[in-house]
Amino acid sequence: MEPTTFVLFGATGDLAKRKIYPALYNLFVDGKLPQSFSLFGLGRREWTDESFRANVEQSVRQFSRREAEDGDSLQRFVRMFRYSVLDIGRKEDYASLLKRVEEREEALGAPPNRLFYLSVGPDFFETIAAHILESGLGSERGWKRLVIEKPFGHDLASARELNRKLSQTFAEEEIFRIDHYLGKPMVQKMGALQQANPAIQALWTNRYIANVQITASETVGVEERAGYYDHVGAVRDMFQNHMLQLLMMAAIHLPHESSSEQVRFKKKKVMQAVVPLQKQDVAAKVVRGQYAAGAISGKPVAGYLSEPGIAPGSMNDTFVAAKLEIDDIYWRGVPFYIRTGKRMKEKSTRIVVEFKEPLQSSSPSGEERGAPNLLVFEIGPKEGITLQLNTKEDGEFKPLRVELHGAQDNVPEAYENLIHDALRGDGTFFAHWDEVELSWQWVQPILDAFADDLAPLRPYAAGSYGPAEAAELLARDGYRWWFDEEPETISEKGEQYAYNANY
Ligand SMILES: NC(=O)C1=CN([C@@H]2O[C@H](COP(=O)(O)OP(=O)(O)OC[C@H]3O[C@@H](n4cnc5c(N)ncnc54)[C@H](OP(=O)(O)O)[C@@H]3O)[C@@H](O)[C@H]2O)C=CC1
Ligand SMILES: O=C1O[C@H](COP(=O)(O)O)[C@@H](O)[C@H](O)[C@H]1O
Repeated sequence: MEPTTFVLFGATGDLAKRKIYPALYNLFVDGKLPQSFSLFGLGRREWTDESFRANVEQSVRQFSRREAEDGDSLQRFVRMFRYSVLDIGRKEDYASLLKRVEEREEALGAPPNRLFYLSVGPDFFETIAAHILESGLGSERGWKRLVIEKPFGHDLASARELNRKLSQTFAEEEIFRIDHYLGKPMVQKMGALQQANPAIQALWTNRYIANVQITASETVGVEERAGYYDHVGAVRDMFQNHMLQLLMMAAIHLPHESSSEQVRFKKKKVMQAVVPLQKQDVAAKVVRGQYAAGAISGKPVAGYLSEPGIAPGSMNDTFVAAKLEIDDIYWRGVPFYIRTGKRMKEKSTRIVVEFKEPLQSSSPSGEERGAPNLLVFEIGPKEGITLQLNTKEDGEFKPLRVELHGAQDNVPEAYENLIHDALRGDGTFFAHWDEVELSWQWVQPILDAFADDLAPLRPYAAGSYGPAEAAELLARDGYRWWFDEEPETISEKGEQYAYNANY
């Protein structure tokens, strides 16, 4: 890997502490950092190199998946770290930083390859990019890359404006937009599973698949993030980015040996084929929810409106479910159902692919029918792939669950995968501008409809699977959310499968 100077804005912040330093340490231990590597941490706090290193050490000890009992490796690791006081708005701080960075590169005999990681609020992105350009930190004698955190914009217009401004300093290939869901090991495996397995490829169409269900449910509530979350809600916080990225990764058809460019192109094709939603149809296709008081794991928890820092009478969405359709040759007629919410019954991110039921036609009575085949990708917190088949015992169909891939110990975390990719300049698992823009375009009518109160806000009890209307979204089409312990009320048109999966 090429020599790299890692310039970290927001080095004193929460994300750096909990995710970035532990990820870098794990890469270091695995020999996945460049041979010549330096990190400059930046913030307004008057830290020194020494106090910064002590903080990094502490964060590694607390949050790394590897035990840092080997004091020597931790010492070698933190020696690569330096700290500079920098106020984002102060021009002269960039000049001082450049001087220190150049001195270090000269001492190491390293070219000016610089990775700028913006672990700061989005309001700063534009100012930092402009200062990088103006100060000469983005030297033309080496490469430069920009890694940025979500959120990328607040709506379609602001995302476009931000992109326009960033692109004055960085080309699209130099921008690495983090969506940590794309760094999750199971999400990365999904593409490979399809690419390398003709059997899966052959099944990956509307000929065999009945529907796809994508869930990211959380048990946590708004926690200490009211100031951020009450202005954002589930659509912006999770749906526009993580959930639509999961949709793209599930629906993509990749040729064997796909390049980063091909992945990007194919994801864009998926998003372009998603049937646009009209503002007036939002109420019919999208469920907007907000948690009320309830219980999680037997413990009572407050409703959203009683959480500290939430505006009285807030109409913010803490849950969203939607039905999407992809109008292309592969997926025409296959609904994709997506839901995400806070304070739900369980913490689980999974994709369930439900196959059509060939046995149904040979058994009109329905009595002898088996359950549909399901291919389940457990993305987190536990990881796994299972296939549900039917078998017959004593004349009765019985579900047979085959584990194709079980959870592995000590797998790299999302941030490790993503930082490693950014250091190598591999943009495959980052959110590209086309996708981000198309995603905002798709959700914009939802934001508009919510703002105009065109979709009712449905309360749901904390500790449940969300509003009953989310179950009805599927029931109307004759489906149900798989693996919800107690199926929500299924409408008259819907059918309830006799089989209740024993997960
Ligand atoms: N924390 C998390 O789990 C996640 C965070 N993110 C995103 O990551 C980014 C950082 O979040 P997080 O670490 O939680 O935020 P924090 O509030 O914990 O940290 C903010 C950082 O920004 C620095 N900062 C703020 N203002 C200035 C300034 N004027 N000049 C220089 N530095 C400044 C602070 O340094 P100092 O105070 O020393 O000036 C601090 O290091 C945000 O965009 C957030 O949305 C995304 C996903 C998850
Ligand atoms: O980006 C975010 O993700 C987390 C959920 O991430 P996960 O890896 O634990 O599934 C969510 O809690 C947070 O609100 C959101 O900003």
